[in-house]
Amino acid sequence: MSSAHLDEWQRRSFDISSGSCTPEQTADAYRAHILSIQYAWASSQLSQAGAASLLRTYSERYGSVLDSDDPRTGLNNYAESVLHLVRSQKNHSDKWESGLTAESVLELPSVRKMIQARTGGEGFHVAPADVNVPVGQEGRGSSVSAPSTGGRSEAALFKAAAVPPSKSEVNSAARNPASVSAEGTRGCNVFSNSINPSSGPPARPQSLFGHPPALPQATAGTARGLQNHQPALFPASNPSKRKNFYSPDGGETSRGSHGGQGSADPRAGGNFKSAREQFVIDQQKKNSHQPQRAQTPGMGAIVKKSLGANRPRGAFSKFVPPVARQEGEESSASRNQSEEPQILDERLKNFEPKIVELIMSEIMDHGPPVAWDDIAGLEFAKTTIKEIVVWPMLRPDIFTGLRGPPKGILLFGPPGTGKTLIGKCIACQSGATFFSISASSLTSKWVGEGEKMVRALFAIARCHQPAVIFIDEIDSLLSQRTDGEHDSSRRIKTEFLVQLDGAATAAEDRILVVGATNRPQEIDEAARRRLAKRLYIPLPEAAARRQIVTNLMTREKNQLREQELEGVVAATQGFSGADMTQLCREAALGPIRSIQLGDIATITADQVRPILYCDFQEALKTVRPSVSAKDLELYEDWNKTFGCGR
Ligand SMILES: Nc1ncnc2c1ncn2[C@@H]1O[C@H](COP(=O)(O)OP(=O)(O)OP(=O)(O)O)[C@@H](O)[C@H]1O
Ligand SMILES: [Mg+2]
Repeated sequence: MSSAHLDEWQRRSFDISSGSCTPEQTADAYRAHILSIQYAWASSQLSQAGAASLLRTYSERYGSVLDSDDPRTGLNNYAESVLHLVRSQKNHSDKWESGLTAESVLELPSVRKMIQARTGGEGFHVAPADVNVPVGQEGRGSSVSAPSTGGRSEAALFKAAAVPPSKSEVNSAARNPASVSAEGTRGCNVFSNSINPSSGPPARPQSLFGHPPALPQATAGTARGLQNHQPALFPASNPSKRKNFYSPDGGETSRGSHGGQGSADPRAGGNFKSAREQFVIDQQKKNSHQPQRAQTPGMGAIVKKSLGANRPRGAFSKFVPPVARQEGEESSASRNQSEEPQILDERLKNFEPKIVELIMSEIMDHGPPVAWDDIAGLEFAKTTIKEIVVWPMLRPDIFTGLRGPPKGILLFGPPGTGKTLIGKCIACQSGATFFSISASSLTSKWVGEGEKMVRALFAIARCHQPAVIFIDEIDSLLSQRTDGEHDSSRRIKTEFLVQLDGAATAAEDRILVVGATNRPQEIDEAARRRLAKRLYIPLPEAAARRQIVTNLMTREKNQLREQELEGVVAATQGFSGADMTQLCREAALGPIRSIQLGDIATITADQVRPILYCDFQEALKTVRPSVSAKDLELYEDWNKTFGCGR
């Protein structure tokens, strides 16, 4: 406490202990003590525990002065207050007699309510009808209302002092309004008997301030009795501090009218709140506001705003960015459509666009044109293929029923004999849509992609009939299924067989699968059955070799005579078509090799000499047949077993 407060405290303590004070003066001094303690606590100059201890002590002493019926030391306030109330209590009898006794008065609802309010921490207003006193007039209804901090801790803190103020309030409620008015600002003092100018010492200077609404409730009544001492406690030299402390509006509302509107609500007149009180108030506000927000249209639980979460959206629906579309900007849907490949056929809608795009753009063969005449020899194979591929394409009406073309052809034979060349020729000459698929393009995809690719391939081919699906090195795709093989390749194989079998394709579908392999013995027996037309593509015969050389030599400058050509053909027994081509390449390099090294940079193309027989002879020294007799025997045997050739 400040020194000023200590001085005042010491002075009052001396007055009390001297024994020369009247009971009224003693009561006033105790009230001043209590108010000082409250002020010190509110100003954080005193701890809560210390304030509680001091308040309990001085409240008890103060109460003993009030309640004592000894005229020398007490005011006998309680008994008189109760009788006042009893006399003023209305009942329904005509004689205006109260049925209350001193004992039963505590059972009155209003009294119980007041006591409850004291102990419950809630502000309380005594209804005039209950007590039949015009306490509401002149703004004095608050004289019996309990200013409360609303804090439970304060209620517990001052519980010991709860009874005396209640009794005092009863006394105040029973007072004569006239006497209340005569008391002026002191009319709000519930302890009118003790501080009545007529019965006590001269009234002290009136307080300029309303009673502190933030005072602990249990001692609020006692605090009110200390209005007279406030000038001493709060010197006029520091009015702003008091204003700020007790009244949010600068004390204007409470000045000169104790218990006015500003003090009717314990919280209305005071801006002091402990952190705990403020927290509780904030929580209450928050809780009371939340339901209102929920009921507000467009907010809360009724209309829940979301960032598109309530939009119907399936697992495969397109993502719509939550960005406002600019003016003139094309919609995301149309943008996606333009980016994704257009799949015009309904039958392909179940396939992933990327797979369809891959097959359409990458697999479809667009190589250089190959004519039937470019294929030397192989007349039987060419005729058969023309029968199967070209004619049915030209006259599908004739090639029906038993004449219907087979769904699959297998071209097998030694390497370099023109199987792939035949495929290219079919692509160019059949007029059909040609799909050139390497087995690796199907098997090298992600797990699960291979089957999709196979299905998509046949589906697309169905959409582009007539179609030829050429699968080079088909043995790697349709090799015999073993226990140790990977599941994915097995699934691809199965899917291909299903498609090839025609189970997934209708009879009228004009789709031809042409497979080529130089390892026919490795082909799965199920695949072998489905590739019904198995054509042996043998090593080129002499006529075919001659034709290959002739065809190749016609494009080059040469002086190869007929006999010399026969000599080359005779010398290339067992050569494949690829070997023959390689021989011609080597022979073609002969003229270049004959050029002097110094001339190679300056010589013109016309100055290069033509290819001569001697170049072939030189080439034959380095070019050997790639197919051994033993390998050839295997093909021959397989052709005899499974081939369709004569
Ligand atoms: N009958 C043929 N007529 C003309 N050229 C041929 C013939 N056979 C092979 N060739 C030549 O050999 C080259 C290789 O032929 P192709 O690729 O068709 O052999 P392949 O039978 O597919 O061999 P592999 O079984 O190794 O795949 C062709 O580019 C072509 O120049
Ligand atoms: Mg090939």
